[in-house]
Amino acid sequence: MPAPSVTFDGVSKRYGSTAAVDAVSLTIEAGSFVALVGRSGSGKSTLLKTINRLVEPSTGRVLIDDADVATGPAAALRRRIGYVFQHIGLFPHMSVAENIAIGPRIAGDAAPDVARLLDLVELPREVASRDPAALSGGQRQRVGIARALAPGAKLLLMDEAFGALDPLTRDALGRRLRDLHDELGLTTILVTHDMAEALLLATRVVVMDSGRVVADETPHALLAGSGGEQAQALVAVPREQAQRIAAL
Ligand SMILES: Nc1ncnc2c1ncn2[C@@H]1O[C@H](COP(=O)(O)OP(=O)(O)OP(=O)(O)O)[C@@H](O)[C@H]1O
Repeated sequence: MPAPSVTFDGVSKRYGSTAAVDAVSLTIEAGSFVALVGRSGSGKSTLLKTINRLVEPSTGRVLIDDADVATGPAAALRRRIGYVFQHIGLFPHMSVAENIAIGPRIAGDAAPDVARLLDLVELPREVASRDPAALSGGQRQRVGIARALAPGAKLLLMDEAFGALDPLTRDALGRRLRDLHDELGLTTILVTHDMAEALLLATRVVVMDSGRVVADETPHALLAGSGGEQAQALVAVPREQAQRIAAL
């Protein structure tokens, strides 16, 4: 199964008088790694969730390849989409292996190769029999990624999935995610607050502000000064931090 493209076609989501997402039209090419960045409340998570229908747009359509996600049951759609969020919510009464296999089990599909999935996320195979409570936060997020990939999903949505991790673990897991993206030939969409993470991992960085897309650039173009004022304000943060550290 090849990685799919994702198209937002005039997508808006209103909550009362708030436009969480405001007329977004954007195509994410098959096989790309896109970071969605922007201030808190800019609409990143809401836009991401229109893909797997955790949020239904007020207007507009979302297409995976050429198919409208609104067609057919949401459960069938979600089985084809890996989704990892900050507090991943592993089932506490199930072992790591059972957690990883839950998607295919519910769907009545063949059991996934748990050992291979643990290898992919660089967890020792012996954690398969453990309870989630006996794992660190970083290990739990790795299990979350393994669970998201278990049904063979080629589209991976990551919503601040590394938000609660220490910087070293976050960096290691980010690199592993990028390698997995390349090895498995995925389309990956990563919501992050961290512009440095976006620049280092993504092939394309989409900047949101007040529900709108205000920049859509490659990391190189952003670093060369493209993307406008809001994008450059975000790029300035890690750049100035690096300069201040170098000057210590
Ligand atoms: N279920 C909801 N009901 C009402 N308002 C909502 C709901 N979900 C989101 N919003 C509002 O929509 C706007 C966008 O929220 P969203 O969570 O998409 O932003 P975000 O960029 O992902 O923020 P953060 O980085 O803090 O997670 C915010 O003003 C938020 O308060």
